[in-house]
This record gives sequence, structure tokens and C-alpha cells, in this order.
Amino acid sequence: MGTKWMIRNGKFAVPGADKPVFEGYMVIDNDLITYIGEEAPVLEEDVPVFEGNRLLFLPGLVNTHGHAAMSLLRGYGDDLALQVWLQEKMWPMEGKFTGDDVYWGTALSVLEMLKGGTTTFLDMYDHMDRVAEVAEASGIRAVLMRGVIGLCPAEVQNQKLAEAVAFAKKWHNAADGRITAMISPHSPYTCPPDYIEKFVQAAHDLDLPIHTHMSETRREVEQNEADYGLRPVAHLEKLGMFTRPSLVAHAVHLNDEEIEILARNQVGVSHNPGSNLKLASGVARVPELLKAGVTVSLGTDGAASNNNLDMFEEMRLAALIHKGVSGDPTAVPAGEALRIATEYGAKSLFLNQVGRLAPGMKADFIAIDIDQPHLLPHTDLISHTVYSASAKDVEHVWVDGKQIIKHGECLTLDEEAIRRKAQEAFEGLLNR
Ligand SMILES: N[C@@H](CCSC[C@H]1O[C@@H](n2cnc3c(=O)[nH]cnc32)[C@H](O)[C@@H]1O)C(=O)O
Ligand SMILES: [Zn+2]
Repeated sequence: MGTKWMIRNGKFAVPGADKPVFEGYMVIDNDLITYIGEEAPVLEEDVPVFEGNRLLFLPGLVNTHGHAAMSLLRGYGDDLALQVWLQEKMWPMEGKFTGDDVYWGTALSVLEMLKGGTTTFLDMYDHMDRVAEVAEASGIRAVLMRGVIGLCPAEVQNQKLAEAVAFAKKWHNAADGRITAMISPHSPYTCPPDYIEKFVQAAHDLDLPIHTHMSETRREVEQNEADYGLRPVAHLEKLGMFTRPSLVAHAVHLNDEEIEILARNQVGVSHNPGSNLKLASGVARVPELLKAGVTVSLGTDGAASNNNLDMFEEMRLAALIHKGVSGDPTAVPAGEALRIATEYGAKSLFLNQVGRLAPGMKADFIAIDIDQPHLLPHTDLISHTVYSASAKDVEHVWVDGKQIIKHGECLTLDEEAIRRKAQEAFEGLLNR
């Protein structure tokens, strides 16, 4: 059998196109989509055929901010504000995480994400070699970085920076190019200015983009002004961060001038509506960001502040909360929410061959079962994807042309072992 195969009689989603859903064919050759259209493709040889009826094919979902291993702390420390949650609940437990904890927590998250239609995820954490191991073995696409909190003595700071650099060098473009790296100081409130400048320099030296948490809470913004005389956006701009391609997570508390600075510097924003609501951080100004031309994408953040990694839920939240807050029912319509979760996500992660179903793009796509009560009748399948579907509707997942989820089951990871080991890891943390 060759490397080429074809899907027929499927429905395909191309949000943003004149005809956003059509019925037809898609040809995959190795890791690439080589044809998609309503007409049958003209092929020189017979190729294996996959029957696509009752399925809607979508680009794989792109989760642009998270901490996968934090799934071990799902439900541990709910209903708290960010600073209390971080300082009193998360950091003491995370301080006990071993490489194995990170491995099993990440495996649990990657399993959840793949089964829920996420084909690319960003991860900012510690023990990143173990995260990369999971990404490599699972077949998912991953943008990985050693996140660094700099509230520590200079020697420890230097060591963490060296780890971040070594990780990026080792893993950028690894696993057939499925893994890429970024450089990531955790935030302006956990990294002193001179330390952030070192990360900017490292990103220049390695020619890599930067990712950080920014302006998540009102308190953070006020504290930044008190400490440095600037709001976080101007502060990071002054430290040179935006001289690198950048992606900031949250960006909830922005004024008009800050939106303008982000737009001018082409800084992407990873919008995390579930986490922002749960930690009572606020609601990001997504309609204004989009209007200003900022690339907005979607992230779940860690499972301990969400509390799941369902990107369908995140899409629905993004489509709903901005209507509610603005009083404008046209804010973030379904097609735009789907592009935010796919095309704009890929753009935010600097993956120019990901995020759309089109010839020449990587074959990262999913199929949802649309023959179900909550997805009928077939009035508008883009609307159903955003307003009615959930992770549980994902039937099949392919990344880089390889099938990873088949009828809801993972072909690459040992699900039963992961479920058991994750539970054991959490119990081990409680007892250490
Ligand atoms: N332990 C590392 C830093 C890990 S980066 C990832 C950190 O982000 C934290 N985190 C998770 N969600 C959020 C959020 O919403 N805002 C800020 N930090 C978060 C998380 O608890 C974790 O400590 C070091 O050695 O410096
Ligand atoms: Zn985060």
C-alpha cells in the first residue's frame, strides 16, 4: 500500500470560506493534505478509501496555553483567586513533583486532549524532557518550553535559564518536526526585569519566539505599576520582549493603548476563558483585540484551573461570554470562534502549515460524529460545532497524517496504565 489515501462522502469544515461546510473528498499523502474539494480527485492509482459519511471533518483544535502535568491537581484547590490558589495550593504541591509525576500528569492530559480533538498543544512547565517524551510517543503536535519562575537566588535563576536554553536546543524541530520550542519566563510578576531581559536575549540567540503570562488579574496590573511604574504591556515592551515574535497568555486587563501596542508589535493573545472565569480574573477584551487585528487563540490553561481540557467547551465559552458582556449578539460568531481555535491558534504558535484543511497543509484533522441527537438536524454544522458539540463527539483524530484516535480509542498510548499511574501519582504527592 502506498502512502496516499482518500476520504469520500465526508462533510468538511472550512470556516471563513464562502461555503464553510461542503460535502466531498480529501486526499492525504503521508503527512500532508494534497487535495480537498467537492469534485472527486483525479488520481493515477487506486488508493485506500475511508468512508466519511455521518462525519464532519475539522482542522484539529490548537490549545495555545497550558500546563499539562497540572491535571494531577484537578479539583485540588477550587474556588480561590489566582494569587492564593498559586501560592497556597499549586506551588507547594508542584514543588514536590518529580519527573515521573510530570510524565504521568502530562500523559493523562495528552490522552484527554487527543480524545477531545486537540491535535496541537502548548506546554509551559518544568521537567520538560518528560513532557517531550510524552509528546513524541503519543504522536500529538506540541510547542514546548521550560517555564521559569525567577523568585529565587541568582545561581538558581542561572540554572533555570540554562535548562530552558538546553531544552529548546534539544527539542526544537524534534519528532519529525512535530515538536517546536519557545522561550518562556513565567510572568512579569514572577521574573525580575533584568532576568526577563536574559530570556529575551536567549530567544534572540536561538531565534525562537517568547511566551509568558501577562495581565491576568487587576491586582497584577496594579502591582506592576507600583513596582515598575508601568503597566505590564509597556513594561514587557521596554524589556524588549516584543522584539521577538511573542504570544502572551490571558491579557485580561488591557486598556486601549495596550491593545494598540500588542497589535502594532503583532503579539498574539492566548485567550483562556474557562480559567479566567474560574479564578475570577475577569473577561478579556476579545472583540476589541480582534477588531484591532490581534491574533487571538484559545487555551485551556492547566486542568487545575479549568477543570478539563475540552477545547469545544473553550470555543463555546469564547463565543458566549463576549456576547453576554458586550450585549452584542454578533460578538465572536461561531465561524470566528472555530477559526480562533484552529487557524489563529496555529498562527499564534508560528506553525504555518497547521490550522486549516487545504492542500499543502499538514494532515492534522479530526472527525466528529454528527449523527447524534444534539447535532441534528444539519442546519449549520459550524454552529453545531461551537454551540452544541463537546469533546465526547470526537470519533477519529489524525496528526501528521497518522491516525491516533480511532472510534474514540487511543492507538498510541496505554490508556489503562495512564489512568492508574496518574491516580497513584496524586496519592503519592499527598503522602510526601
Ligand atoms: N516550577 C517552575 C515553573 C513552572 S511554569 C508553570 C507555572 O505556571 C503556574 N500556573 C498555572 N496556571 C497559571 C495561571 O493562570 N497564571 C499564572 N500561573 C499559572 C503553575 O502553577 C506553574 O507553577 C520553576 O521551576 O520555575
Ligand atoms: Zn498558565
